[in-house]
Parts: sequence; C-alpha cells; structure tokens
Amino acid sequence: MTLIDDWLEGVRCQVNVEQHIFLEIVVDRLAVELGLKDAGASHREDGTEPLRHLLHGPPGTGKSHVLKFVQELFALAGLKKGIDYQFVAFQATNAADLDGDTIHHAFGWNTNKRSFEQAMKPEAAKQLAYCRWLFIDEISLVPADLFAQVDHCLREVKPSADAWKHDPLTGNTRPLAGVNVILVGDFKQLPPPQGGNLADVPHHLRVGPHETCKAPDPMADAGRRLMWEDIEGMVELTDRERCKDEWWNEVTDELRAGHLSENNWRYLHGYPVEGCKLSKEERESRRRVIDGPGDPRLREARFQEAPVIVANNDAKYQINKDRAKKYAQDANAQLRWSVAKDVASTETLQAQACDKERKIKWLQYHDKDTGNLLGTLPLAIGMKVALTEHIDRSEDKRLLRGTVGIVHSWVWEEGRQRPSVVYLKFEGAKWQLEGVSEPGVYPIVARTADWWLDKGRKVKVLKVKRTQLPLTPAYAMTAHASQGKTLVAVLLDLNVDKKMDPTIGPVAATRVRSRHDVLILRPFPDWLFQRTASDGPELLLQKLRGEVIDWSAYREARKPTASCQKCRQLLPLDAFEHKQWERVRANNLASCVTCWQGKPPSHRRRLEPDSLHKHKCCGCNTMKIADAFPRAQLAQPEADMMRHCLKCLQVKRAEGMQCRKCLMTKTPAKFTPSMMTMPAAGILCIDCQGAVKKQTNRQWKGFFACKTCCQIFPNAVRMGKERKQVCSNCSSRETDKRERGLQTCRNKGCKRKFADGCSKDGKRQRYCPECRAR
Ligand SMILES: Nc1ncnc2c1ncn2[C@@H]1O[C@H](COP(=O)(O)OP(=O)(O)OP(=O)(O)O)[C@@H](O)[C@H]1O
Repeated sequence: MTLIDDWLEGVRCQVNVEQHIFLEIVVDRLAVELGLKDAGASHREDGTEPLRHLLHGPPGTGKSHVLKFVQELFALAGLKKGIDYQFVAFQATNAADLDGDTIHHAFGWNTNKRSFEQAMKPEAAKQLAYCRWLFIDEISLVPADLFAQVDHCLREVKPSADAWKHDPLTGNTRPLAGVNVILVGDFKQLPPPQGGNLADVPHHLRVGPHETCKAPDPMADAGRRLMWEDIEGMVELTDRERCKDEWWNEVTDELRAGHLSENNWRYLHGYPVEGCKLSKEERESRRRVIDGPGDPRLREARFQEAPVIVANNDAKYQINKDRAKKYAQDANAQLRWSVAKDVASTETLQAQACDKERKIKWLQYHDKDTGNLLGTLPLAIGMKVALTEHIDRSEDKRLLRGTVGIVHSWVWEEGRQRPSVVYLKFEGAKWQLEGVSEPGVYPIVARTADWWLDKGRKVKVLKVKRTQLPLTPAYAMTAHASQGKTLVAVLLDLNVDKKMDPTIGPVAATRVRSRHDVLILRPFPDWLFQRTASDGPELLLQKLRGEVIDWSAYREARKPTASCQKCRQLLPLDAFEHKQWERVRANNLASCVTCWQGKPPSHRRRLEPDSLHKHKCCGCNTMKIADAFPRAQLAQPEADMMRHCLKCLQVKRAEGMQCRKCLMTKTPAKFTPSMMTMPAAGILCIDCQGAVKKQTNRQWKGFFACKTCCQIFPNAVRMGKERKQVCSNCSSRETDKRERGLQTCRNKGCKRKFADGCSKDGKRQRYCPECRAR
C-alpha cells in the first residue's frame, strides 16, 4: 500500500461516499502517472488515457470542498501548484475561494479580448508547458469560446516531446493536449453572460447530419464540441452538505427545475394554503417574504450584515450606497465620500464641453462604465468593502477582485477629495505586512483607469482617465458573484425582470444553510420560477451518464418536419410560410416557400417566440415546441393531459377513428384529413357530415359549420363567438386579435399598427406613415 492509498483511506471520514469516489478516480490516475501503478491495473477502462472528467452536482453538494482534498493530495505527492497543476476559475472571487487563479491570468491573456489570435504572456506559456493537471471550478460560468481557447493554447504550448500530448495509436494530438482536465460545477446554475453556454447542444447535433448551414459562432461551437465529445466521464454528487433543511432544499429544487409549486410559493409569502396541517410555528418559519422595512426579522444580527443578492449591477450599485449610509448611521461612524478625479483626453475636450457640471454627471455613472472605479465612494471605519481590482496575487494573500475586507483606518489629508491610503483588514488572514500593527491589514491606494464616453462604438475615441480607490461597499452582490459561495445569511430580491435567466433564483437561494438565514425583500410572481431553462444541461448529463439520446427525436421536437406537396421533400417548419405550416398543423397538404413563391427564399422564416414555447406530448412524453402540435390539440379542454403531437396522432389514428355521431370506428379514409388532428370529442365522419348538412338548421343541435374551413363539427371543438364560429383547427391568434381597419407596418423594426389607407395610385399602403416619411 502506497502513501497516497493510505491518505485515501484516511480522508474517508471527512468526505461523503460520492466525494470519495471522485478522490479514488484522481488517486488512480495519479498513481498511474507517477508509475506507482500499471496502466492495465487502473480502475478506468483505458488506463493509458489522460483523465477528462466532470464533477457535477447541485449547489452545496461539496464540489469545491472536495477540491481542497485534491490540493492536499497533490502536496503529499510532491506536485507543485502552478507548475504541475493549476486550479482556475472564470470569476476572480471563485478563484480566490479556491486558492487558485483566474483562467485569464493562468493563461496569460488580456481580459478584454477573446480570439484564437490572442497571444499568451511568455511566463504563463512556460508554466503551462509543464502542467499535468488542470482543475476548472464553476464550469457553468466558463464561456464556450474561452474553453475552445484553453484547448487551443494547451496544444500550442505543450512541447511535442510531451509524453501525453499525442495518442500513440493514431499519432494525433489528444484533446486538451493530453492534460488531465477536471471540470467542476453545475450546468444548471448560471450560464456565462456572453461567449456561449458550454452545455448548449453543439451545432452538428442540433441541426443534424444533412444540414449544411454553418454554426453561428464557430469558436463557441468548438468549445461545446470539446465538452460534449472529449469529456469522458462524470461523478455526480447528490448529498446536500451545505443545507440540511429539508423544506428549504425542496423549495430550491423546485426553483432549479423551474416548477415552483403554488403551495410553496404561498408558504414563502405567508398566504393561506388549502388543506395545510402544519403547525403555526412551522408555517411562520416558512414565511420568508418580509412585511416591509419594519419587519422585526430585519433587525436580527445576521441580517444586519447580510448581503443583498440582486439580478443586475444597477440594483447592486444603488443598494450598496444606501446601505453604506445606513451602516454609518447605525454604527455612529463618520461617513466620508471619496470623490473620483476625471481627466478628459484631448479628443474628448475637442468633442464636448467637459465643465464642472458635466463632470458631476460623470460621477453618477455606473462603475461598470467607468473602469470599475466608483464616482463617489462612501467610506466609514468598520464598513465592509470589496476590491474592484486584483490587488495582490501572491500565494499567501490572494487579494483578487471581489475579496471583502473591513475599513480599518485611513490617511485623509485636510481638504483632499480622496484619502491617500485606506487600510483594509481581511478577517482570518495569517500574513502581516512589515510596519503594520496587525495581521491581515493591507494598504489600498488610488488607481487610475481609462474609460470611454463612447463605449458602445467600434473604435472608441472619447477617453477619460479616472483616479479613485479600487473599492466598493460590499452590502450587495449580483447572483453571478454569489455563485459558489456559502454565506451566513442573505437578503434576496426574487422579483427579477422576466428576461433574466430563471436560474438566478436557485443560485441566490442556495447560498445558505437553512431557511432561517434567508429573507426575501419583496413579493414575487410564481410564474417567474415556473419557466424551464434550456434543455442542453440535462442532455449533456444524460450523455455523460452513458444514456442513449435519440437525436433525431430531439431535432423533431425542436423543429418538426413535413413533406411539401409539390417537391415531395421532407422539410423543417421554417421552410414553410406561416399559413402553409398552419395547413400542416391541420393535417392538410402544404407547399414549401420555394414551391409556393416559385423561387428559393432569401432567408429562413424566423419563428415567433410563442410558437417556440414547449409542451409535453402525452403520446411520446417528449417536450416539443407548440408548432409541433395541431392547434386543435392545444386548444382542447385539459390539454395538459390530452394533447398529442402531429407524429403521434398520425400513428395513433392510422388504425381507425371513432365518429362522435354514428359512434362507429372507421379508417382515416372515411374522414376529412383535418379530422386527424381534432380532439376525440370533435371527430365526425364524412357520411355524418353530409347527413348533418342535409338537415334543416333547427335540427343542427350539437353541431356547427366552421366559418373558415366550412366543415361540420360537433360543438365540443367550437371556438369563437356566435357569428364567428371556427373549429379549433382553424382558430388562430390572429383571427381573434385582428382589429378592423388597422394593419401592421411591414417594416420589421417597426411593426406599428396604422389605419388602412391607399396611396394616390390606389394601391394598398404597406408601411406606416412614419416609415414612409423616412
Ligand atoms: N463531506 C462534507 N462534510 C462536511 N461538510 C461538507 C462536506 N462537503 C461539503 N461540506 C460543506 O458544505 C458547504 C458547501 O460546500 P461547497 O461550497 O464545496 O459546495 P459546492 O457544491 O461547491 O456549492 P456551489 O455549487 O454553490 O459552488 C461548505 O461549507 C463545505 O465545507
């Protein structure tokens, strides 16, 4: 038994079973590489291949926790951090928590640019040339294009002589240049704000082998391909270690799945729940939405210091300022404002007046627009502040962006707008600087950064230099910044914009150990957290678990196909015009755009967001977009339990359909084609349709004639008002909503409604008066 085997046995009591399985895999690979074990004796199928694994699990299952043991193991094995192995994360705060580095710094890249041409700093390239292990934490936040760049750079810097770079059988360079890469995170948490989500389905799987169109972002697609094809295995952690509160775990699981139940939503708000048998105390403990600023729970010590987790930077900026003022008031400390100094460049001075008034306006700009330096920074002794820049990357200190400290003291000369130095105290730090009285105290001085007034332009010209302390009050943080953290208590704002990713909710709510550590600052609508996120993460996990995925069914669910009556080709829905696809949805023959217009379309039809909304088919149990279902199936009563997609209906009804009038089961040939898509209660055979037609109007009781398709149906599928009766096949959004005398402007960017009118030559106007005037 080797030393590392002993170590593995020793840590068994400090990690759970699943975490131990992961450590066993790492130990196994390490033993093979160190020559302590023969590759043939490895537990893995192919012991000679480098390890490319994913450590996945919901929030608080101890993914980062287990990485600390890996660091311990590597130190024991004599591996050097930064040379033999690297622990990296995309966000500086996650890197600091891990005692690691940011991906950008480890790879020596500039943070502003992302391209294959971006040159690495020579020192970073030298270090990576020896690297055998790369651990990337919070992988869901890593942009797909950046991951492709990681692969590209590793291939570049690894020397050809590296024993692991090439596959000895094929001679090809291995993915990620043969480095052992462990990705750690949860793809059901927040995706990166830009650069593409790694868990999204790669282009070739999404469009299928017969499509020739290129991926919209080839670099992001390269990253996704690497993730989907070259990461070979996964260890899934499921035991919640951070939070043992069962009810709170149930709520966060519901938020995560996008199915917040009505009962739990009502409990959170303190609304009555029908049939609730819980004790008064239990119900009260479930009420997490506060009554208002006067709620006594806000005065509890843990919530006085708790950060507010918000969706975006604007809210963070405002809350930080307000709470800094409140802190100074409550602590009876003097609040002083450090005012930034802005110096406009010559180009800016030539372009606009940079007088006092303008500069005061600049001070109110968001720090994200002003080089991460606040215009006015509130400061009080004892106040919590966070760094907005990396201050000290040294191994023992790791004072990276986002690290929180407390204002210890400052040197502020009379009449100056900024202190010359602010001393911050970092709790728990063991280091002590020379000439400083206490451990963990670090001097922060003002920095200068450039920002641009014309930030949105391709070539920025209007530069301003800002000097300010790289600090911000630390009373609020975005959900992105909170990901990966364990916090004592949090205040949440869940009433987010509907355009925000719904995963904001579960990420923010899972930072604490129990429901008692959370307060929600205002009521929120339940539907915000009843929206499912993209299906990519679940499919990726299925693939890594080794489950078989039916990709053609996946494609059919996203983009149903139909054959064109003229060219007889099987084409996706965006190859048909809207009206023609509506015919497909009613099981009628339809023509593709090319055959309909007589020439190929200049572009594919863009689908309406409503038609992309997914529904579950009760036949094949697959989530499919609305356009994959006949309108009649979506419009029927209790559609959730009854609806069937076009494909399932065709299979189901091929054998026979029962007529509602004569109650006989007949072959589909005895019905008009559109009867195939009707709910069972709306089916009438051709003979019975004829029989009803022959009756006088008074005897039509129970039946009606559709005003659009003129067929006779049982009343069960009647839609619309008295004089506009249509069948549920023909009912469409537009029919009901169209307003008489108004038409929509054809300009795609406008789409304004305007009163019908004709031009002087008698032709109907296509554009609204504003667009015509332009
Ligand atoms: N086996 C364990 N025994 C005791 N405590 C544990 C164990 N595993 C994790 N923890 C504790 O649970 C908390 C959450 O762990 P950790 O931050 O590693 O979770 P995570 O899966 O990385 O969460 P997130 O997805 O939010 O980043 C930490 O305080 C950690 O110390």
